[in-house]
Amino acid sequence: MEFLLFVHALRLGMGSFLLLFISAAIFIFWLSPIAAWQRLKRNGFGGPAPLFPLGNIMEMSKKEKRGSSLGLSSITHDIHSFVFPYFARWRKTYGKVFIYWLGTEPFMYIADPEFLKQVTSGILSKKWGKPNVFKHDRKPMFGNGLVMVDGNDWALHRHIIAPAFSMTNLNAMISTMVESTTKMLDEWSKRVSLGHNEIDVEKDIGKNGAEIIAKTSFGINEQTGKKVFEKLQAMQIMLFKSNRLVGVPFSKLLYAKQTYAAWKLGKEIDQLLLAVIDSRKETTCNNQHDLLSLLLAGNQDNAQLERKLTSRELVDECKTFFFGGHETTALALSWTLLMLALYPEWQKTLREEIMEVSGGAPLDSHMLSKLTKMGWVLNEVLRLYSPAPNVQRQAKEDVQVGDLVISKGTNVWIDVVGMHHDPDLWGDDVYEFKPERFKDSSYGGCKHRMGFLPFGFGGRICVGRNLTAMEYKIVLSLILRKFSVSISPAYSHSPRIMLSLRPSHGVHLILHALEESS
Ligand code: HEM
Repeated sequence: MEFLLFVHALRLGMGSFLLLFISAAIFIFWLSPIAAWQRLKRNGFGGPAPLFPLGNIMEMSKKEKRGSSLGLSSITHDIHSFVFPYFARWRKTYGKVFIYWLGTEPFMYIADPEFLKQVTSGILSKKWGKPNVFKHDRKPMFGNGLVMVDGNDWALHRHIIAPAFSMTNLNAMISTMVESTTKMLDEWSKRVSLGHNEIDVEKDIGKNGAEIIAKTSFGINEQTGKKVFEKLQAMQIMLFKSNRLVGVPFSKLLYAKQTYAAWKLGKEIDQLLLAVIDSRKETTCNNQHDLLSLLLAGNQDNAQLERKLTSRELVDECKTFFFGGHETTALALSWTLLMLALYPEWQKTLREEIMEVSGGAPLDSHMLSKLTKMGWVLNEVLRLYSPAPNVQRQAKEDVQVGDLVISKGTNVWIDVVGMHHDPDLWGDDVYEFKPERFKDSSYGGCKHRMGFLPFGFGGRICVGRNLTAMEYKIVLSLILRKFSVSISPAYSHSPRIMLSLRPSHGVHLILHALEESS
């Protein structure tokens, strides 16, 4: 009898627990987002109607009717509707600021630089941080590195990290960049001399970028660098596969295998990097000039620091440099080579500039600073094919501008590609490759300064942008001194977003060896 009573009580208890759980889930994942949606609508923000708990994800993942790539004859730089078809569609109906939903997470889409300025500038900048939903999702990749931390932690990390990227420190890395790139070019020369002159430059430049960042970030040898690189790449693919339903409650369960694989790879990378850091800490005499040494020194020597970065945080910073540093710069270089193949007049202009500045002598920092036209080309490539296609924020408190209130928790998705391709901001020649637009203006004559954001904005602007400019100029100069490039019939134009903006099928070019003296 007592036993039956016990079973009955247990059933009742479990039933009540289940009821409570279901009610809480309905409240958190359905009623609460609807209330937030109503609040945002009352504030005047339009947007496509969400269907909870998926939000607008179904519409975003709809396949477009048009093909996934363009043949050589139809290459266009008007790529916004190609890479973000849903945003391009919604913009036509709702304008340049609207709300859409990733699962139960509200996102404010912004492609209006003036609006962006008003809601993020001055004192309001402190109210924004990085979206929790992405922090969680990309944890194996960035951990608590600079890209992801907020508030006082971000200030501490940035304070320790920024000095490592000073021009004096970066200049010491030139020889490493030259050495790696020369190795890649020797390989290209060999292939071309054997008649194999069609090369997927994106693939090789990606590898070179990884080698450079491995050496300049933490001075690790090629073997360990290669291991970290391969694991990071595999992790990126796993994360991409498992983040199709960002913001949808419990969606990780659907991708448990990929999520676990990414987590496991993350742990393996952590162990490799931790070993590098520990051995570096034990070395008394350290004359290496990589970013890790500079971080360790900055961490150690600064008595004014509130606290020091832990080994765990240093690992996360190394991963952040590696991921943030190699792919973005390599993509800028790959897109540039494509542009130079399409516009041979610019190839000639840059080659002439390199000869004028260096006369064929080994490159130094002084020469690099004189490669002005190359700087315009970099900016124009970052405008048309921005490797970082969007920037995200989350309101950590209510943000009020006049009568407008953006509620705490609202995420912001700044459509960098959208702004960089907006005829209202750039004029009728917006889709043309015209590096000279940067001749007299660092923001390319855009009608609004915040309309050109390849490296982000405000206090969180990219800490590695000088490193990028240096690597870009070195690698491109060395390539253009040795080869001219033209486009291969095998190339098909298909930019796509996989966290970064990348060419789907590589960048296949035909390389022609130049006379040594040219
Ligand atoms: C073409 C090359 C690059 C592009 C387009 C790029 C783009 C960006 C953008 C858009 C941001 C701002 C993100 C935000 O506000 O949410 C950023 C931040 C950052 N970038 Fe880069 N980046 C490049 C190269 C590099 C390199 C070479 C490194 C380091 C080795 C690096 C490390 C970082 C870090 C650590 C941050 C976080 C800064 C902070 O939050 O304080 N980036 N980058």
